[in-house]
Amino acid sequence: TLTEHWVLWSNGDSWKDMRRFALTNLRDFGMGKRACEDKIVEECDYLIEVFKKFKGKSFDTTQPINYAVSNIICSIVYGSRFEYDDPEFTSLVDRTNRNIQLVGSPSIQVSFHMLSTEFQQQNLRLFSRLKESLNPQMCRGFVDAFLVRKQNLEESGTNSHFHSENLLATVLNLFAAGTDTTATTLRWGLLLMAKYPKIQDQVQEELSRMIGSRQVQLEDRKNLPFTDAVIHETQRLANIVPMSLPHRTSQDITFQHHFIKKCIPLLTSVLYDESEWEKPYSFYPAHFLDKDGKFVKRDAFMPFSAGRRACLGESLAKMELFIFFPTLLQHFRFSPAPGVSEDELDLTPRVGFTLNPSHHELCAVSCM
Ligand code: HEM
Repeated sequence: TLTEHWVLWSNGDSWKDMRRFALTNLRDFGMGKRACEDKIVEECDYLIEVFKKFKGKSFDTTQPINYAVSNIICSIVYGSRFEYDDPEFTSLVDRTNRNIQLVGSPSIQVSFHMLSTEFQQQNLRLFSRLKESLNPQMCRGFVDAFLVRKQNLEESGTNSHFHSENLLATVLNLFAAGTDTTATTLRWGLLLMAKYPKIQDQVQEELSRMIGSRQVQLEDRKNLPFTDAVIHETQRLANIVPMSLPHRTSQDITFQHHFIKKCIPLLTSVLYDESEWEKPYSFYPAHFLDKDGKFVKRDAFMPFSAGRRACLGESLAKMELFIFFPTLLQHFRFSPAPGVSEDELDLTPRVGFTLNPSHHELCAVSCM
C-alpha cells in the first residue's frame, strides 16, 4: 500500500539515497528553474480555459486544480503533461487524491488498498512504455534518469537501492506528496478570496497596479508584498499537513541541553501559536507585513516542516503557488455560489491526512 511505500522509502540508507537522487533530479528536471516556471505558466493557461468554460456559473474547483497541479509533477516525473480528458491521466490523479483522503481513516483500509494497487499497476504500465523508448543520452524526466542509473549500476554489478520497488515508491511519493498538498492550498486560497472580498480587492489592485495584464513571473514576487503575504497567510491558516509526517524520538532524551519528549510534534502548534501570531485563528495577511506594507518573514511559518526531513518539494510548491494563485486572480473574480453569502462559506476543514476545504462551489467571473 502507499503507507508501506512510505515506510520502505523513508528508512535509513535507502531514504538517504532516494532523497538525494530525488532532490538532484527534481532540480535537473526543473524544480526552481526557469524551465519549470514556463511549464507552470503553460499549465495555468489550460486551467484558465477550464474555468472560463463555466461562464461565471458556480463549480467545484477540485478536479481542474488537481489536474493542473498534477501535470507539473507529470512533466517532471514522466517528461510530459497529459490532456485533462485523457482517461489514463484523470484516473491516475483521481486515485491519488482519493488515496490521500483515505489515509487516516482505518475503516476504509480495504478500498484504500485496492485503489493503491490499481495506481501501482497504472504506473508500471507507464514505466514500461518509457523503458521501451529510453534514450540514456536524453532523459525526458525523473523515471528515465532512475532507469538509466539502475541499468548502469546493474551492468557494473553493484548492489544498490536503485531497484524497481524504490522507483515505484519514489514516484508514488512524489505524486502523493506533490499533488494534493499544493492543489489543496490553492483551493483554500480561492475560497478565502471568495470569503473575504475586501482582501481579494487588495490583491487584485496590487496585481493590476504592478503587473497589469502581462503574465506574472517569479521575479515579480518582491514587488507584490500583499499578494505574497496572502499566499503565506493562506498556508499558515490552512495548515494542510497538521501532523507533518509523524516522527518522534524512540524515547525521552536530553540533547544539547534540550529535553525532547517521545511524542509526535504537531505543525499546528507552531502555525497557530498564540505567542507568535497576533491573530492565530483569523485570516490576517498583515501577519506577514510590516507597518510600511513590506513583506516580512516569520520564524513560526513552517508549513513545510524543518530540518533534515523537511519537505523535499518546497521550492517547487512555492513556485506553483506563486504563479497559479496571482494568475488566476488576474483573470477571475471569485465569489460564493448564488444564494450563499460570504459568511456562509464554511472554513471547517474536511479531515483526512491533509486538511481540505469542505465541499463548496465558487463562481469565477472573467475579469480580463
Ligand atoms: C503547499 C505544498 C506542500 C506542503 C505544505 C508540503 C508539506 C510537507 C511536509 C510538512 C512534509 C513532512 C516533513 C517532515 O517529515 O518533517 C513534507 C514532506 C515531503 N514533501 Fe512536501 N509539501 C508540499 C508540496 C510538495 C511538493 C510539490 C512535492 C513534490 C516534489 C513534495 C514532496 C515531498 C516529499 C518527497 C516529502 C518527504 C521528504 C522526506 O521524507 O525526506 N511536497 N511536505
